[in-house]
Amino acid sequence: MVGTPVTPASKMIQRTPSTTPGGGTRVREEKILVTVRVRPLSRREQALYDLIAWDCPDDHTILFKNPNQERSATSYKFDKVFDPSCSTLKVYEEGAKNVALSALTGINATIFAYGQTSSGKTYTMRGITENAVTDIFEHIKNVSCAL
Ligand SMILES: Nc1ncnc2c1ncn2[C@@H]1O[C@H](COP(=O)(O)OP(=O)(O)OP(=O)(O)O)[C@@H](O)[C@H]1O
Repeated sequence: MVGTPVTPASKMIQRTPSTTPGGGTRVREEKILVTVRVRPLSRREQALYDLIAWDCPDDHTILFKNPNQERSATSYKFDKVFDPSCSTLKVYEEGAKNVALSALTGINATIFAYGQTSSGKTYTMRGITENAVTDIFEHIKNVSCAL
């Protein structure tokens, strides 16, 4: 019998004002997790002496490196931040795997990438899809072997 798809269990998150503009600091149910991946500079960008504009001081914060020293740096909080050294496997394991594999228990979930052109959406989503497919087929193999 096919189970009725449900949405993922909600999570209690304490949001800061910078994460949710106008949202205040009250605790509320969140079913959307937002992660940020900062990609490394491309060869072309390095050749042009471009600089990465963002620092990732911890796993949840990005900090705009303001070239204009008159203003203080601006930081934003997210559910998870992946710095330019993070592998796609780490992004998958820590940022997408649980959501992707929730399909195996009949839970409906969506993973999508949003960002400006060349920010790495295709690169990241391709890696996430490849890893998710590998895990799903591994699960199918294990389940069918156990039958
Ligand atoms: N984390 C990363 N490490 C190394 N290279 C990356 C990374 N992310 C993206 N790139 C490279 O940066 C370039 C742009 O990435 P990608 O095509 O994924 O961007 P996009 O956001 O899908 O762009 P568009 O919106 O124009 O389709 C590609 O050459 C890709 O290989």
